[in-house]
This record gives sequence, structure tokens and C-alpha cells, in this order.
Amino acid sequence: MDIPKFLKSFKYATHGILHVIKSEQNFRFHLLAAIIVLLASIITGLSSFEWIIIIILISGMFMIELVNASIERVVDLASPDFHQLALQAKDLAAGACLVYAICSAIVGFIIFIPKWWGIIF
Ligand SMILES: Nc1ncnc2c1ncn2[C@@H]1O[C@H](COP(=O)(O)OP(=O)(O)OP(=O)(O)O)[C@@H](O)[C@H]1O
Repeated sequence: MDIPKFLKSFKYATHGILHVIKSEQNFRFHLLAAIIVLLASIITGLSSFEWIIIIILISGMFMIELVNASIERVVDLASPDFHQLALQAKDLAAGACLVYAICSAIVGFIIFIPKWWGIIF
């Protein structure tokens, strides 16, 4: 196994994540939302299964935002001028992020609302 090559791939991946944090406002918003959800999870007290769901949802959101940012860059490179297919590629990727965000919010409500219900009422 080529260990230096393996370690370099971590370096490149870290560069990609740092770049997207610096350049993408949406990613920073999701980072803030993830911190709030993690704090709420700690304060609320979740089961192991619920923690697994929350971690999958948060990491999934980051993954899809990274893929979306990647698609945006490839589209800008391939089609700097207006093109209907460029528009569709970017809108489809943005749509994928929206579907996942809505799904995550619904699952979050299903986990948290019953736990908070007893505290609030
Ligand atoms: N080359 C293009 N041809 C046609 N439409 C485009 C093109 N580039 C962008 N668009 C349209 O403009 C929208 C916004 O594109 P933009 O590149 O600004 O991405 P964004 O979603 O605002 O993300 P970011 O703010 O991170 O750049 C796209 O979703 C698409 O509808």
C-alpha cells in the first residue's frame, strides 16, 4: 500500500472542505445549523439509535453540499456562458440539497418534538 499517496488524499480532501467553508455561504449556514442541532441533541439526551440518525443526517447534508459545490465548479468551467443544460445541472444539484434538507428537518422534528412536548406542556 502506498502510504504517502493515501495520506495525500486526506490532504486534498481537507483542502476541499476548507475551500468550501471559505467560499460557500450555504455550507457555513449548514455548519452553524449542525452545531445547534448537536448542542440541542446533547441537552435533550438522545438514544444511541437517535444519535446515529442525527450524525447520518448532518454528515449527509455536508456531503451533498460538497457535491453541489463541485458540480457548480465543473459547470462554470465547462460552460462559463449561459446554457440551458448548465442551468439544469446547477438547479438539479441545488434541488438535491433542498430535498435532503427538507427530509432532515422532518426527521429532526420527529425525533425532537415528542421529547420537548413533555417539557413545554
Ligand atoms: N452557465 C450558466 N448557464 C445557465 N444558467 C446558469 C449558469 N450558471 C448559473 N446559472 C443559473 O443561476 C443559478 C445560480 O447559479 P450560481 O452559479 O450563482 O450558483 P448558486 O446556486 O448561487 O451558488 P453559489 O452562490 O455558491 O455560487 C443556477 O442555479 C442556474 O439556474
